[in-house]
Amino acid sequence: MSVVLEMTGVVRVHGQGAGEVVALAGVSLTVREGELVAVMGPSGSGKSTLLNVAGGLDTATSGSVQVCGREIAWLGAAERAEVRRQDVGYVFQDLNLVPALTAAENVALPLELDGVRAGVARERAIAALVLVGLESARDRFPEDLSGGQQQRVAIARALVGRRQLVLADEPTGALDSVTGDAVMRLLRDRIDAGAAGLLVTHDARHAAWADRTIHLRDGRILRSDGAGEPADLMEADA
Ligand SMILES: Nc1ncnc2c1ncn2[C@@H]1O[C@H](COP(=O)(O)OP(=O)(O)OP(=O)(O)O)[C@@H](O)[C@H]1O
Repeated sequence: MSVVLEMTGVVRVHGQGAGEVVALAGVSLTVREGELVAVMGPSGSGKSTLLNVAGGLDTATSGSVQVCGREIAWLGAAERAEVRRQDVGYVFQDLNLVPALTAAENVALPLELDGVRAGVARERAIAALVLVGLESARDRFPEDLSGGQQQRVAIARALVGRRQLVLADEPTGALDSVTGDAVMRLLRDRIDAGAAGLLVTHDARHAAWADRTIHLRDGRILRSDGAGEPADLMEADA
């Protein structure tokens, strides 16, 4: 299975001087096609920073981050944005749906930004909405959808196209357990179809959908459970 995400010795320091915070203190992690890795750890341990750096929304202070074989740390802002759009799908805590766009338009947006013609983008967006069981809501605006429906629109947007890397930060949020399980099923299906994923969660039941779990503490991987990947190292202790 090919490697989709390869992080090596990644350090991320926020702020400067007295206000400096080391959010990631040397994280190495390999995620392959077909693999979903759960990321757990207390508040402030670096989970969101890990996701943001993995997906090129934030840059590492040092270390290497490769997505589909491309070193994103070395890319300029425009090329990094291209990798984000083409290869990375995100599902965040705050769903970031655009209120003025319908469900289908929200899902089509990353494709259109990437130059896919509007008609084709809409077709693919609707196909993704069918997958999440929301075809009938395609022309509705976010404010007319329930929380669970909005979550599924966000998932459809993350999974549309051929994204190789799916990054999910508490994707089930405040959903009831039935809807939450449906969202996890969708994520798992997408991974099984050949993507790689990182899933930040506080919920051990959701982590159970992953192939392995890494535990972060103070910006380091404390331990990795499940089908062990020897490359998930604690840099400081290695
Ligand atoms: N933009 C920023 N500027 C300064 N410090 C930051 C910034 N982003 C994160 N931090 C700090 O980096 C550390 C790691 O934060 P991060 O959000 O990655 O943790 P987390 O594990 O996702 O926490 P939570 O579970 O509460 O979301 C924290 O100490 C946080 O305060």
